[in-house]
Amino acid sequence: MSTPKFPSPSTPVSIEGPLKVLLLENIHASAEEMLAAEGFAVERLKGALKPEELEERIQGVHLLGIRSKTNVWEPALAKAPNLLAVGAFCIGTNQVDLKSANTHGVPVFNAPFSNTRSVAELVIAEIVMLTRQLGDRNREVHAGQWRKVATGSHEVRGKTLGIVGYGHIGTQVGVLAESMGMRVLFYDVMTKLPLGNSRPTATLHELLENSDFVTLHVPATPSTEWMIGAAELSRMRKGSCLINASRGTVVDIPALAKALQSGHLSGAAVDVYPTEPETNSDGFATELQGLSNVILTPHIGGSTEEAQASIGKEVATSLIKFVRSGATTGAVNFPQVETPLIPKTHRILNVHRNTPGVLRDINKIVSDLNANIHAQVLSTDANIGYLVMDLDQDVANPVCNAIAGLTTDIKTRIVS
Ligand SMILES: NC(=O)c1ccc[n+]([C@@H]2O[C@H](COP(=O)([O-])OP(=O)(O)OC[C@H]3O[C@@H](n4cnc5c(N)ncnc54)[C@H](O)[C@@H]3O)[C@@H](O)[C@H]2O)c1
Ligand SMILES: O=C(O)[C@H](O)COP(=O)(O)O
Repeated sequence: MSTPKFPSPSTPVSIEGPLKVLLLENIHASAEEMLAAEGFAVERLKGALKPEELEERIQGVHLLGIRSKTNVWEPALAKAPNLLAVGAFCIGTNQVDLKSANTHGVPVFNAPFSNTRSVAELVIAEIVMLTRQLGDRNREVHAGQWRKVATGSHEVRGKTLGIVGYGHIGTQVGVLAESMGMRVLFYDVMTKLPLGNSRPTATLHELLENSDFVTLHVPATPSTEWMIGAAELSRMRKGSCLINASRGTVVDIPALAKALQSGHLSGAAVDVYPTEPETNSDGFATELQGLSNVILTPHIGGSTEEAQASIGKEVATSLIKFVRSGATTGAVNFPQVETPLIPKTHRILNVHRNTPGVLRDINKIVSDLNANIHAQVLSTDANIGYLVMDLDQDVANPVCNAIAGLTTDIKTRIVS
């Protein structure tokens, strides 16, 4: 395992004037409204930023909001000593170097369910579209061509849907599919409660061999990278269809194109790609373009007004709670602490290297300054400790400055 990279601060986080918030990728206005109502200075940009642009723009930013396109890696984090938190206004957090964010003392919050239903509904629509070849018929009639055919078109009732990744989205898809009379199989690396009449398969291959439609709902991780390649596609039933609204790294696109061209698969719906444009004005190319019965969408699985408004509020709420009280509940890369603010106390938040003796050093600082600790909560993970400490007397500034001077310090700030 690589040695974690820690920053070496000697001063507390600098917050002069209103907190600076940078929201990228057209994050819903609901987030801007909530953050601005807190008195924060919010800048909202439409597109994603390339890594080098982010390194430039992140300097001085306290809260960064992104969606799935902005990569937040170590070089950007290293240039943002005042960054308090990152809000991923989506489900996936694979675009953030979570370990680096952790060792820089930056919690990353996401919205784990706000667009779940939107993705599930898109997948259900695509199952019907693929089995009725609606994309092709629609294109033909628009072009003045009347091709009334039944061959290759089927009802979904009684067909088998195989769900790979039976988490939030996968289970929703399964419930909706059963309501249309489909049989549901699922494959997951974790043991999951089967909803309705769905059944788990022991292996991925068992699922692929027994499904008329296969839909992917796994996260982007090393275990899912290219998990559907030529070998897996060849195990799928002849004439079956593949749907990928998970991440572009899960499916080998050239292999999928071959399986479609050979007629082994009768159709596919793809929402996510290994490389996606950063803005709506950039061009896009994939080997799948022009193939019959292939639905291509521009990563819109979670793009409904309902989902985006709800994500905006959910992630903005997490960011505000973290700023105001230090609550890290729901952060995907951080020790979890949430403790109510106590009136007339002064709260210090400290992230430090998880080595023995840090709490002793911090408590010595407090005691040397004759301060009284009203409450102290520490939570740790392999690399860092996160300490929330409420002091009785107004000695927060000198305590905070002294803690930031410890060699083990990563990030320290006063909340109230
Ligand atoms: N297209 C879109 O717009 C869109 C929208 C939302 C989410 N997503 C993607 O969908 C993914 C799934 O979302 P979710 O909310 O259902 O996540 P989730 O964490 O609730 O479910 C993921 C499931 O995959 C399983 N899994 C992990 N690795 C696996 C493997 N190697 N083989 C089989 N199963 C495995 C997990 O155990 C879990 O049950 C997200 O990570 C995101 O990348 C895409
Ligand atoms: O992870 C997600 O929630 C989806 O991929 C949606 O990403 P987006 O917010 O960039 O549309």
